[in-house]
Amino acid sequence: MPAPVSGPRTLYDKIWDDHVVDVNDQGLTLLYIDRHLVHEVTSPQAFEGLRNAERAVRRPDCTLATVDHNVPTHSRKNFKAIDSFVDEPDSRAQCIALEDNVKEFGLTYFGLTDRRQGIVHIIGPEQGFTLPGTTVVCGDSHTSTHGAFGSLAFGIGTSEVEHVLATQTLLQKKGKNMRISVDGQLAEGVTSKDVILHIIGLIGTAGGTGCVIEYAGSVFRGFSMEARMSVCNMSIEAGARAGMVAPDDITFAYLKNRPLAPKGEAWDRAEAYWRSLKSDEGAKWDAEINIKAEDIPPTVTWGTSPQDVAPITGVVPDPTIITDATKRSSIERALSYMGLQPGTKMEDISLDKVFIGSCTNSRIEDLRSAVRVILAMGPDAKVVPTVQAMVVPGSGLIKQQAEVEGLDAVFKRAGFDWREAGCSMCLGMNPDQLSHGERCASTSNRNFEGRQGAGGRTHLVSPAMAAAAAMTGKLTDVRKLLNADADAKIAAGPKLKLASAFDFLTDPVLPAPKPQTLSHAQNASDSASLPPATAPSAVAPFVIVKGIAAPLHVENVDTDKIIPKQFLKTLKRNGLADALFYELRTDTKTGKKTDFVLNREPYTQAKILVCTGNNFGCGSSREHAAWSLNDFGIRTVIAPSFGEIFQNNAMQNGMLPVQVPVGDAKDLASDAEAGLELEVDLEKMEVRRLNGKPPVPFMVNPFRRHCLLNGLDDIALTLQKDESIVSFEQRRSGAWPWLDGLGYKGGKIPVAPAKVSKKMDW
Ligand SMILES: CC(C)[C@H](C(=O)O)[C@@H](O)C(=O)O
Ligand code: SF4
Repeated sequence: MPAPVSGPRTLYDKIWDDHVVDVNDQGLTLLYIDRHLVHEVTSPQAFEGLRNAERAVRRPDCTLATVDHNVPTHSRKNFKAIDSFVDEPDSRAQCIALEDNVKEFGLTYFGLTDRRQGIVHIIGPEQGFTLPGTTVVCGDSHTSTHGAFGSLAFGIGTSEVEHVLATQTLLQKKGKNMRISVDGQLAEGVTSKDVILHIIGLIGTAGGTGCVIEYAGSVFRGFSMEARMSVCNMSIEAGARAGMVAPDDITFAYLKNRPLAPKGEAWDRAEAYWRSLKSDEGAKWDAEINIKAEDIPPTVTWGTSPQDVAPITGVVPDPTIITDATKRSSIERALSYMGLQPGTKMEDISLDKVFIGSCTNSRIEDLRSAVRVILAMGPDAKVVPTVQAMVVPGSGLIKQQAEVEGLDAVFKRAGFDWREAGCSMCLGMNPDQLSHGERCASTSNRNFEGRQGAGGRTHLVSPAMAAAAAMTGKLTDVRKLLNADADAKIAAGPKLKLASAFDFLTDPVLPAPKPQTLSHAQNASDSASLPPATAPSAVAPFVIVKGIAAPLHVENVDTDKIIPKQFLKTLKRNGLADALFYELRTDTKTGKKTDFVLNREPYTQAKILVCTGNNFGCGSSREHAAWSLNDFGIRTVIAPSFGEIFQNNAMQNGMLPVQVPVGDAKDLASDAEAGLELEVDLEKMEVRRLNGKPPVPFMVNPFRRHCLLNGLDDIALTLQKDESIVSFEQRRSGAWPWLDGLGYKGGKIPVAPAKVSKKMDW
């Protein structure tokens, strides 16, 4: 059992220690969760689980829900109900399911008639729901965003969403401490987005695996909250589940007077506590990276992983100089998908679309920085005719603020499409998508294959670089546009009014509504109603799995690749076998099956997947990745390393991720290639081979092993700790009373009819 850190502690150590409800003998901690954000994609199956077990939501006052991924971003002028507004049936069903669930379980919800609706990671901070020193979770990998406030914030899968709804806790293993410091002076035109892209390029998408990153140094200390959020947001792209910045005066100024931030005497108490939230001098770091600000150029991506970065002044890389075969073939595949030739100058890459939006870059400062670039090009500058450009503010409130400031007018006059809040083209679960072969400069966070639409090609950029790209039609070094004449041109442009976010944060804060169903209104902490620890679980025990193993030689297999976005719209946990690796198994142009390994005999019968590349299951928190592997018949994946959320999701579904050294993975993959069966034995913790070679040993956390061997249900086990949870809650109410009992009320959103000059068809 890990002892609490004694002596100097990091910020992560402190927040962790402050939230321990219980530690089991096998080293897993039951961690209390202060804030739970919910959206429509990863919650339906969790609510269904609660319903089936007749469980309530334990802390509706600590839970906030919104719709964002599926919502169309066209005008809501004629909005009456989701039913008639969302055309696509599966998207509609998911939005309606959330609306039904929030009523049934009595949760606060920002729907499409509420001007506070927006991307889940925008609205939490905006309302002051996200606070320093808290633990924050959401069924979404970019929950790392909230770490900008000095909170411990991380993404979880749907089973864990259910766990938090039912118990307000999570069973967690403590991660490592990593510090990334950036010191010095950033050059003009270099923004927080360039900083985080540069960091990911340096450490790779697996660089932060198993770690919580603290961002330190003068650059982050000088950043606004918006900029810190953009950085922490992409910690997941660096492999870390969470990133954080110590709270300071900038944090407190952002939060003070937000609707859900503490007020009066509670604020003073809170601030005094928050000021203690910094890493102590002499605290131990498991990994440290130091970067000079002056070394960071405006940075863009060329490939299909966020680590595929180049300075805007650079060229597309040449794979032939890479010696490692798996890495070389990953680059070759990326270049062929992106339709790029080695040696092409980044600035020579022409675009079809530009997207300014997403939880990384759709805040007021992002919009202001894009507008600055447009104005720097003079009064008549327009988006080039061959490019379609869209701006999607992160929330209704940001949209309103931008309109008062006059930013929308600049965008519209230049030819940008000005939309309503939502995830939009960040992942194309809604109508905003790239068509096959279209190339986009995007301020979002993922450039995976098919991310913005099947066959679409994404280059990740900052908002300023996106604006520059829209105006020139190519990836462009924004520094050329922010030249000596820029300030004069900006000054001569329309008078922009700088507004304060506080002018728009005026909606009343009321308690969360009462649940509609009687059984859900029961006190969730009533221990008389607890099921026994051995309550039958939907999960089958995992003891030994023997069978065909399919080899896969790919690095960074992200969950978008395992199951693309269009299959996330289900309300069920099954029926996803055909969706597994859909875009690798199906020619998206002809609809025919490809020769991908899982389409070939004998691998159509595979029970085991052996991946030789690192970081299997990185990226999104979609539990659908585990469900689709399971539905296909694959019960265990062997790989050198895993994305953490995927690893948890797999085990929640009775599947076993087996971590072995690269050499062993390669050896086992050669058995698989020869068509030899493998035998994965969890009891003995070894992979047995049929070719007479010795078995390959592996390690699994003893608690997880016990649960898998016995098919135990985490929630039932946690509910047995109810006394500890109740006593933690009593201590919490005493120490941090501002975390209890807040709520909200929805209202009508005043929507200005959007007139666009160009007919946009996304
Ligand atoms: C839908 C959700 C599971 C997913 C995530 O976890 O990140 C999405 O937000 C994404 O960006 O891919
Ligand atoms: S990454 Fe994109 S899809 Fe995921 S929450 Fe953020 S905006 Fe939405």
